[in-house]
Amino acid sequence: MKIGCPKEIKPQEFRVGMTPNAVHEAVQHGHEVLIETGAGAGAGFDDMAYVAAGAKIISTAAEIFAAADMIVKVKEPQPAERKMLREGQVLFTYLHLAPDPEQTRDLLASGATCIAYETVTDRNGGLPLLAPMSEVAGKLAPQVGAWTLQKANGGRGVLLGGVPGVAPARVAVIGGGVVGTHAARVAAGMGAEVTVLDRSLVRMRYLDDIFSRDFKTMYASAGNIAEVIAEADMVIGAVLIPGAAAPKLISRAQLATMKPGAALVDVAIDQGGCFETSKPTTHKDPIYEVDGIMHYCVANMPGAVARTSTIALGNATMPFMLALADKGWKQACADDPHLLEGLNVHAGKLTYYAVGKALGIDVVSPALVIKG
Ligand SMILES: NC(=O)C1=CN([C@@H]2O[C@H](COP(=O)(O)OP(=O)(O)OC[C@H]3O[C@@H](n4cnc5c(N)ncnc54)[C@H](O)[C@@H]3O)[C@@H](O)[C@H]2O)C=CC1
Ligand SMILES: CC(=O)C(=O)O
Ligand SMILES: [Mg+2]
Repeated sequence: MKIGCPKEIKPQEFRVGMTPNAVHEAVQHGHEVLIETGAGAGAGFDDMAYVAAGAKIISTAAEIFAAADMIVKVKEPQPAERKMLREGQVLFTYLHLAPDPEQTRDLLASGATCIAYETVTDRNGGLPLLAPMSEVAGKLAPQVGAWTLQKANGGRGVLLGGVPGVAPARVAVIGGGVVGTHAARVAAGMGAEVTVLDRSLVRMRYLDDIFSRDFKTMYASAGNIAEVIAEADMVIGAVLIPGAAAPKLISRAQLATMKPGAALVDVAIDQGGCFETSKPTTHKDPIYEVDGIMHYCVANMPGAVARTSTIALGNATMPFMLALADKGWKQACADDPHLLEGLNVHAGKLTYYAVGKALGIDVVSPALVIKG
């Protein structure tokens, strides 16, 4: 199979879909890999590293999209990339379709087979292709939130860990999954007083067993959220219902109950955001203010640490990328129900229920699609 990896074109996105190690393995499996010139530069991989791994360097994305049987990327395809997709081609990348009707419409129109990293599952109920980027974004969240809290950035002017004689900041983390746990650990490590709110009692039992010395847990009822955010200097949004639009857990009216200059870091923004006032921002212009509350809502946070993130993502995607290339998407998905969970779009049909529900579009069962 011909596997194509174009340079990412989302603003300030420096990750790349394939590492030289991934290329090497794909070539060992008998595949041809086409890498756009400069695709890995932002992550510290130059063209020569890809050539040494066995790739062909191609000068434009258009040539890659025209030639490849499968496109491997990081971010959801941008409008110019969507125009280059075609029927029969496989797209393997993050999609986040539930909050994105335009992208969904274009992918359906393309006729391509689109497998979303963020909905591939594992046997423990986890999301193995989302987890590495959630680990990164979770660890970054208190760091960017601490920066947002600085006075010159519009924040409260509060130091996360306090100093002797001055109490530390209070951080609330809503959603105690991969993002939330990593965020809570780092915020606690920086000296903040941290509370994690979740709706899963099983998850909170686990967190309490392991981390009870570092942070508290609380059930994420509307009443508890209201109580905690009124006292918080920083709130990190980290909830997820896989594939679905994020539930809105803090309303605009509630901002008035918060401390002026408090920071909201909405990591869940790629699924539409879990605060009513969230809207996607970029690394270049990451924060904005609503009713005196600072918002940080960058939808590709791991792009800020592109090298770490590219390697971590590449480790996770490699076995799935190889299965898709070796067997073809249909057989690979038939053999692995967890990979089949990643199928969001095929030949003009939506195949993921939570996306269909969010966007009001009919869905065809993925199990039927692979039989057809
Ligand atoms: N902005 C960015 O750059 C990035 C964003 N993300 C996003 O971060 C979000 C979280 O991802 P993960 O931690 O991997 O998900 P996860 O599935 O590991 O954790 C989500 C947690 O949210 C909890 N939850 C669901 N509904 C809730 C509610 N109403 N109230 C409280 N808790 C609730 C679940 O019980 C679960 O523990 C996702 O939207 C993901 O796409 C991930 C990586 C990068
Ligand atoms: C998960 C995701 O959207 C990202 O890593 O950018
Ligand atoms: Mg994202």
